[in-house]
Amino acid sequence: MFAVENGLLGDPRLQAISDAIRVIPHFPKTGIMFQDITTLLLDPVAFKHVVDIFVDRYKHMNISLVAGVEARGFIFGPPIALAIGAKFIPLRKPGKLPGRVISEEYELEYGNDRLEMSTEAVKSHERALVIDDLVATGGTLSASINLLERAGAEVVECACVVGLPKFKGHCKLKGKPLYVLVEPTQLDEITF
Ligand SMILES: O=P(O)(O)OC[C@H]1O[C@H](OP(=O)(O)OP(=O)(O)O)[C@H](O)[C@@H]1O
Ligand SMILES: Nc1ncnc2[nH]cnc12
Repeated sequence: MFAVENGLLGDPRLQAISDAIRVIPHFPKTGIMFQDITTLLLDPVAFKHVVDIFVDRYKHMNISLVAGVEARGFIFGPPIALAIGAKFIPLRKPGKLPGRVISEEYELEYGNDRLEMSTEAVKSHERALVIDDLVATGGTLSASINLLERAGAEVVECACVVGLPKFKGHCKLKGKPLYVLVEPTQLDEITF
């Protein structure tokens, strides 16, 4: 794990979080170093560190809406939303949400996809936080910001457990702040 500029330099919780994330080479495609957060979920201490750090950061920021990106943002978003007293809104892959939805297409490290959001979920001028497990190219977060802004929300920040700095995802976020807990070591970022 590299030091990330997140105000937590020297915090031992970051090492515990980093140690709990498994790296799988060549998944789901050759050349991808897959950051597997399912092993973090097996470690309740490290999992709780993640939730605690985000809750401490966001509890006094007057956030009324936490949006989580399918699928792995559904794991971290709800406990954070509950703890800070905000509603949780799922941003879903195409065709999963009933009722009126808006959608945004985006590019990924390994393909294209689309995200959808219920229009009735958001009130105008709500202060929103976007949560996902990982940011790579920033395509997913960028689509999430667009959905929320189209519905009238103000996106305060995007937060992810893992950042892959080589993809420069923060550049796609329309100037919105990106808060990341850990970044992989150089060894973990070697592609084959
Ligand atoms: O910054 P980006 O390049 O947009 O990539 C990040 C996204 O990729 C992964 O999800 P994926 O699309 O693989 O979907 P999944 O969670 O359903 O597996 C990850 O959970 C993020 O949502
Ligand atoms: N390297 C990676 N590991 C896990 N999830 C990802 N999503 C995009 N790139 C990823």
